[in-house]
Amino acid sequence: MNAKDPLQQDWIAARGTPLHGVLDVPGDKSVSHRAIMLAALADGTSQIDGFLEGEDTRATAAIFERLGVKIEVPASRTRIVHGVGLDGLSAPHSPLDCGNAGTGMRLLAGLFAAQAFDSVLIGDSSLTRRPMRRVLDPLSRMGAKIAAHDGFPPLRITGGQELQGIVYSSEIASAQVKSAVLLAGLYAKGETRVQEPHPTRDYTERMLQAFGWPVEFSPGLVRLPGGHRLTAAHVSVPADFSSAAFFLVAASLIPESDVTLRRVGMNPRRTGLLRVLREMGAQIEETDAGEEGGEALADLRVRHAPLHGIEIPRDAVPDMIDEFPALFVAAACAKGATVVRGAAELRVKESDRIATMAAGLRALGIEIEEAADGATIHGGTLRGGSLASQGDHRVAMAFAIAGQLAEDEVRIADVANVATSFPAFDSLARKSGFNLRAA
Ligand SMILES: O=C(O)C1=C[C@@H](OP(=O)(O)O)[C@@H](O)[C@H](O)C1
Ligand SMILES: C=C(OP(=O)(O)O)C(=O)O
Repeated sequence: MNAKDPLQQDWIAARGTPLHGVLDVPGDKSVSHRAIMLAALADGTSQIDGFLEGEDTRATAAIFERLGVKIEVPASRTRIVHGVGLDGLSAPHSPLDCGNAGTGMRLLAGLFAAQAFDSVLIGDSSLTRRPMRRVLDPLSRMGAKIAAHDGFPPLRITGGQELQGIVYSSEIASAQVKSAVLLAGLYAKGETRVQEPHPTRDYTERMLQAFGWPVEFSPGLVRLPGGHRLTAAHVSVPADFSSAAFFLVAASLIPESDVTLRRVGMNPRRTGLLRVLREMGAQIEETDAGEEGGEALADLRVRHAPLHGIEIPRDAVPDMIDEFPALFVAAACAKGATVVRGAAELRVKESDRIATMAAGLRALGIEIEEAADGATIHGGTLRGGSLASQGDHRVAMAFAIAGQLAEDEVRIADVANVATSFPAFDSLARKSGFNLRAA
């Protein structure tokens, strides 16, 4: 039943040269998923520029093609989406494969809960272990009928339900939960309201507005009225801060490095790592700040600087939730201890990122104490070794950085999933000075 997992592929990472260059990292994953979804449901033809050519976002596009949406690819990173309107999707004849993408599955659960047809959402072995109750609970309160395996995928969605708007106070700070509820709210009677314990990325809200839906929002609060339509729009996807993050950390750590990352998305709900790295002593300059399609952008110039351990402010955690694998490597190379708490969500990502990072760093000689909601990482000297990424794209890329600083080669197992979010990471990393090769 589960979608196929990629074939095993390993990397060997070793000391390279100082990092240099002006780098373009690929388009934002969160924005790319949402752009396909809203464009598919809009009236008219939308263009998406800067689309992430990653496996996660391509899986979302392929699902809409299966449902009858015509999507043209005039050039790499561009999509022309012929929207079918809110009620124009056709019924699928077999399960819809979200691949490795939690974002894909959770947002689509909200969207498909409101369709006239039944659907089944499946994913790979990692996604099949991701908790879905967080979206199933609010969606069932709206009137959705979704069956799962004890709260885990596959999700069997029974269509034809009349949904009601709700007021939902989410216990976890999750943009995926918020977005699932809002996307169901597009079809619900009355107003849908979501309140968050800490504000999370607001791309769904911003993009709904860009597609003409009169949504009102402020940090931590969204009100979405029912009964409107989406109108085609032009979406410019910024470079993904989470992909840029690997170079921010690597160039900070590797002596004599000087790297500029171009046109990076600077949504404040994404840039927590910037704040934290600066507190640790990093030298990162924002130049050429601007805006495109309503999203803040900047070029980021990062130069090597010695880092010291800090206590990560709890209020920065949701703003850097995908950056912890890279942060753990920065902490391992910093002077003193770095303390992470309030980050229990890391345990339910593509892997248990606290356990996976702790095991890998220990294999490289770093002292690290795990807590239920974080870890204390003692900076030290990285030695070589072999470690598992558990098929987690961000863990694999974080350990590729560790290899640049270790005394001996680092072998990283199971890296094929890097293609889900950052397909050309290895070649861009090599171009900048990494020593990284397929094993
Ligand atoms: O909404 C999104 O696009 C995402 C939200 C975050 O997940 P949570 O909502 O589970 O925090 C993040 O980890 C994920 O990579 C992308
Ligand atoms: C958690 C992530 O993504 P998703 O939830 O979409 O699988 C990620 O990209 O780090």
